[in-house]
Amino acid sequence: MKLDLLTTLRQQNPVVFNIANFVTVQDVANGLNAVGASPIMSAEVAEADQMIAIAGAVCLNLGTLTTTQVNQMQIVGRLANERQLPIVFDPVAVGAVPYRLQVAQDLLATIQMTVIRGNAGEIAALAGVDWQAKGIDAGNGSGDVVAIAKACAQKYHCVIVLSGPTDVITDGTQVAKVHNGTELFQLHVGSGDLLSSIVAAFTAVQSDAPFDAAQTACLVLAGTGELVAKQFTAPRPGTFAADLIDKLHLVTVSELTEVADYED
Ligand SMILES: Nc1ncnc2c1ncn2[C@@H]1O[C@H](COP(=O)(O)OP(=O)(O)OP(=O)(O)O)[C@@H](O)[C@H]1O
Ligand SMILES: Cc1ncsc1CCO
Ligand SMILES: [Mg+2]
Repeated sequence: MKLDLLTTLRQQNPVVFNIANFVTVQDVANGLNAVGASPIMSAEVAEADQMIAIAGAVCLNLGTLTTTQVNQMQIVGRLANERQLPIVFDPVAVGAVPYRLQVAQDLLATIQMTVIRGNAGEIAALAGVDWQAKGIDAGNGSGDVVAIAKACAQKYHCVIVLSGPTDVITDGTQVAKVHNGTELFQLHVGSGDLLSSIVAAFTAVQSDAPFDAAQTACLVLAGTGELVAKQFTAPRPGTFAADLIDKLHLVTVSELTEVADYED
């Protein structure tokens, strides 16, 4: 586990270009800023090449897709691949909405993603495994999440982050797990969107090792959330969201080292 990448991230302050969803866009921008990256959002295809020119990584989020936005993703994805810029893909709700699964599969057919980050329902759908996903949530499915994540990584030749109570990170061969977190993440819509963009930020500073970058990103977000939740005597999702932003800015490598609970 390369927690020192957090220090590198804060020194380099990489630009993360997000095609975001309109539900959580501000949380994602503030979360990226707080942790030490430089967020920029764009919905305009005409500036795609100029955005790619200034970005250290790209995050494509399917959350509130439109035909125009999917076309933008195709163009941004192609440009990022040409420049060998890392791309993180968040396939929001592909386990619950077949239209989205088709859109995701079309994007994956033409764009080489660096990392796909989704919950169990989303990663199972991409892997072609049955799972009872529910809307944007993982739902009540059951199965071997490590086997599902590995199958998805092998299918799309990329790193998979399957998030949940335990985050599973795999490149299809190596597997790491991050056990940190808090149930409060599930009460705050957009925790997963933020994780995907933080993964992108870490791939920007470790583009030759996205498996390492993804693990560190998972530990930074889940560990920080756990540190925040420890201060609470009752579940307060609104306060959690605000405190999470504060703590993403303040958290130190040594605090995270102390709380870290992972297998790699
Ligand atoms: N029950 C849980 N216990 C601990 N941590 C959790 C739990 N569920 C999710 N997390 C953490 O929440 C973060 C977001 O993961 P999650 O799987 O909830 O994404 P998601 O379903 O895409 O969320 P969203 O749709 O709200 O963006 C991860 O850091 C994960 O470790
Ligand atoms: C609630 C919701 N609907 C589409 S995207 C989104 C935010 C979680 O990804
Ligand atoms: Mg999600």
